[in-house]
Amino acid sequence: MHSSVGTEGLFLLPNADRHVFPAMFKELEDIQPQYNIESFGVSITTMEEVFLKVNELANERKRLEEGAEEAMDYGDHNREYEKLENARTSTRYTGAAYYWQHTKALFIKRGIFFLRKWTQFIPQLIIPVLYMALLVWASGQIPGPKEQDPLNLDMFPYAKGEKANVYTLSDMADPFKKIILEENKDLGLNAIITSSNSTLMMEKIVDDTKSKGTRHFGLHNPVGFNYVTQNITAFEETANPITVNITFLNSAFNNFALHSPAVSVVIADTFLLRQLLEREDINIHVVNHPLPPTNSDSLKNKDISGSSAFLYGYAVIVSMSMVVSGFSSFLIRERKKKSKHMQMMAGIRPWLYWLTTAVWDGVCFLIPTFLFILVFKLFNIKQYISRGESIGELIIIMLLYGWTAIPFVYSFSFVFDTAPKGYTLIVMFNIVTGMIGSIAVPIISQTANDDIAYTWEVLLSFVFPTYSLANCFTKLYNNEFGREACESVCKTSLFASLAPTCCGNADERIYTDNILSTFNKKGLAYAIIFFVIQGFFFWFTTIAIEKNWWGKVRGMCKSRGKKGFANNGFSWDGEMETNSIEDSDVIAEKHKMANANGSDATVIVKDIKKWYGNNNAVKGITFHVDKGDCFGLLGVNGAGKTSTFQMLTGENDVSEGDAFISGYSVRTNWRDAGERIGYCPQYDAIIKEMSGEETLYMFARIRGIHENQIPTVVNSIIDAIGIGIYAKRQIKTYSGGNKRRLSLGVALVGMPEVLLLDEPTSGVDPKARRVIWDILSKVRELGTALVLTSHSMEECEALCTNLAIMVYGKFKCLGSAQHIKSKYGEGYTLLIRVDENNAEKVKREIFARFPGSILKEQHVQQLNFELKRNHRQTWSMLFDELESMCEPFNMSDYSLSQTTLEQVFLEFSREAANI
Ligand SMILES: Nc1ncnc2c1ncn2[C@@H]1O[C@H](COP(=O)(O)OP(=O)(O)OP(=O)(O)O)[C@@H](O)[C@H]1O
Repeated sequence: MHSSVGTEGLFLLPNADRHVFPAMFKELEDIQPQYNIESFGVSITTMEEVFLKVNELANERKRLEEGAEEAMDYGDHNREYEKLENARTSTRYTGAAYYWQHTKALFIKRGIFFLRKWTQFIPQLIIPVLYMALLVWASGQIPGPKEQDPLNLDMFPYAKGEKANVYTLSDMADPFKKIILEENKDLGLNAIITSSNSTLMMEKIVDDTKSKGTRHFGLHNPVGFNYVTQNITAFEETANPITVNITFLNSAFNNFALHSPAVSVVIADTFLLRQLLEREDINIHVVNHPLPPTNSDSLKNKDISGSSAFLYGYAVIVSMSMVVSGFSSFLIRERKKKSKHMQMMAGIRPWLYWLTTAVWDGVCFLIPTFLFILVFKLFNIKQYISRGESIGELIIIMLLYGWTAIPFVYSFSFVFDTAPKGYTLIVMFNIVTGMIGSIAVPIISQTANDDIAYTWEVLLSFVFPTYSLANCFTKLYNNEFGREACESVCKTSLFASLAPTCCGNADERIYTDNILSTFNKKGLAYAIIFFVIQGFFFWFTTIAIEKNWWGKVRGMCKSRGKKGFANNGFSWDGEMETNSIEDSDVIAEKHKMANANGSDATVIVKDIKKWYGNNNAVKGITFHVDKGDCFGLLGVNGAGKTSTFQMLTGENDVSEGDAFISGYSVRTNWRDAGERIGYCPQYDAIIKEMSGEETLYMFARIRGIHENQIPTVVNSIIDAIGIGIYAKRQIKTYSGGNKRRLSLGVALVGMPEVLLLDEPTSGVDPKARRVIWDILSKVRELGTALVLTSHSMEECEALCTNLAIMVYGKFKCLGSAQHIKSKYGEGYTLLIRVDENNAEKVKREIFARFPGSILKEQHVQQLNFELKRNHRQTWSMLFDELESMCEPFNMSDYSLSQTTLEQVFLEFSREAANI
């Protein structure tokens, strides 16, 4: 006996004993009613089986030559399959411990990925910091305004081109000349223009002014001196007035000459000191320092602070965009690879998945955040780090940006199918939206006015978080710049009263003390509120997409519409429902399941339908699978197999009908249903940076298996699926066959009640395929209900107790493989080897003995006939006829087999194609 599947047994008959086949089949036909044998048939050993046999013999030799390790992969696994029993656990974590296991599994997964794929984090965590450092350094290289040299207050400016003059009385001329020339040695003093008394001197000045012109006179005649004697009347304590004669030294200056008052006073003071002290060596040197900045300096200064603030804003846009966009990569990969769905199916709750993701990404976000502050500290950007408050404000702004930008990236990540594309486009979106505002708002402010610019600033901050962040950085910088500049001004009470923009009240000042809570142009209160709102909004969006709320609402609306339409006898896509007569077994199954309770079988699928827009991919199929049975869904590409699976696994909504897994509806109680399913999807839904063992550990934790039992469970699965020597290697090094085995292993963790296998052996070599079949047979024996889809008839024959052929979303037939072959098989295939001389005679004889036969092919020595099926003709009669022809017609060899499942399948497909 070669194998047995459900109610079918497969026996290998030796070709050498072909002569006893008639008698053997006769006996079998005789005892058929007695032993309740429904049907039996004959097929020929396939080339694949021959290949496997040869391979097995070769490996036997290899095993002997190379030792045990390689043999593990190729050898017999029977003993190992027994260990699958250990993959089942009786107790599981519940409550908080269950969720803690999930949390642990999710964090370990992220940690492993981080360590193995650390290069991916360079553009996310390192380059942004280096970029920020480079721009901060560059901003420090912009030359600042230079302090002006002290300005000597002397006569030089007035002796340019034309020599200067000094007006004074004749008797004072010499001392003044001496003082002026001592102090200004190279001065080309033209003359001391003297006069004998003050009145005459004043007249001369007036005349000279008139003749030379006010401006010209003013630039070369800055100062003048004379004595004035006056009688001053004063009152003593007794109130008797006394008159005193006082001489004043008049120090005159020309107000066209800017420095003249100081120059005049200093010359006069020197004169008086020399007179009083009777010394000639006293000089007073006066300078003006510090000078107020020149207009060009003021402009330069404004540029510097403006361009630095812009540079930091720009740097933060690019750096932060790179940081947050990186969070999309892992999510896109995990979702697209279906690994996320597998984790959800195994028990991970969406809220926990997103919470752990956010915590992990949040911690990753903190790294560059604090490194940015370190960069500001290293390059001594005082505006950000000189006060504790400003560091605090900077941190609050960045954290709030994280709160907004991380869920924003999560929502956006659903749009993309590949991680590099997603990362690049999200980075670009963030940079472009950040830059648009940063460039546009200052332009609007210059071309229109500040109020319009502010309105745009608020609007753009509301829509684009990255612009808002850059704006916060710029404002924070300018605010601190203003505060610093004003600090020295306001120290002096004289200036304080003159500079309300620095020292006035909160409305007058150019800066604010509480930038985070100020609601006007100077503050960031709006930005803070927007960050909070945006954060909530993007979290809501993420959850809505995750839960497919929008799809559900649309689905509800559509299914209502479809039901109304379908009542008219038309399908939704406008086609008439085909009136092809349904197979009796399919109808019987529908009737049987119509009144079945959800828990009457392990899997019950009741008239389930799937619509993709107007495309009705699954048109109402019904079947059930009992414990320890295997149900196969056979169908060509696009028949609706995967759609059916996706509805059972919760990956896609059920449009109509329902399905029950161990009594739990996949429509209303998917979580409980999903936890009872082990799913092996069509594509390997695994994270290739993890090892096979790590992957199995992760799923064991997700299934809630007790920590101390996990090693036993995982090791037994590793042994059973035969990846022992690869278990600790990264999955990306695995061959296709080993990846499929691992996917199967993942589905087996905890030995769920139902195993859904979507083309479990696609792309696998014949040997690995047999290994997978063996595992599945063992799993079935252990009581798990299996549902599998396949393109391989052989696979279904080998594994399935029942199968259905699905065409365009409908079942064409249903039952065991032998039942379907017997019911739909049109005839037999007969291959005969003869020598060339007898070929014509044999042909004639076959046509005579088996009327209606067709010669399908003829090669040199081989004839290929299709014999028409005749219900009166039994297997024993057929073999009898053929055996009797062997000798007379010199037939060296022949083989007879019934119609294969493949032929039945092709017939259904052909029929469907002709509809
Ligand atoms: N997400 C989708 N949106 C729209 N149409 C879809 C979607 N998924 C599948 N379809 C369509 O539904 C039909 C059934 O597809 P499905 O993938 O279920 O078939 P299948 O039998 O599993 O094919 P295969 O063997 O190639 O996996 C096809 O016409 C397919 O184009």
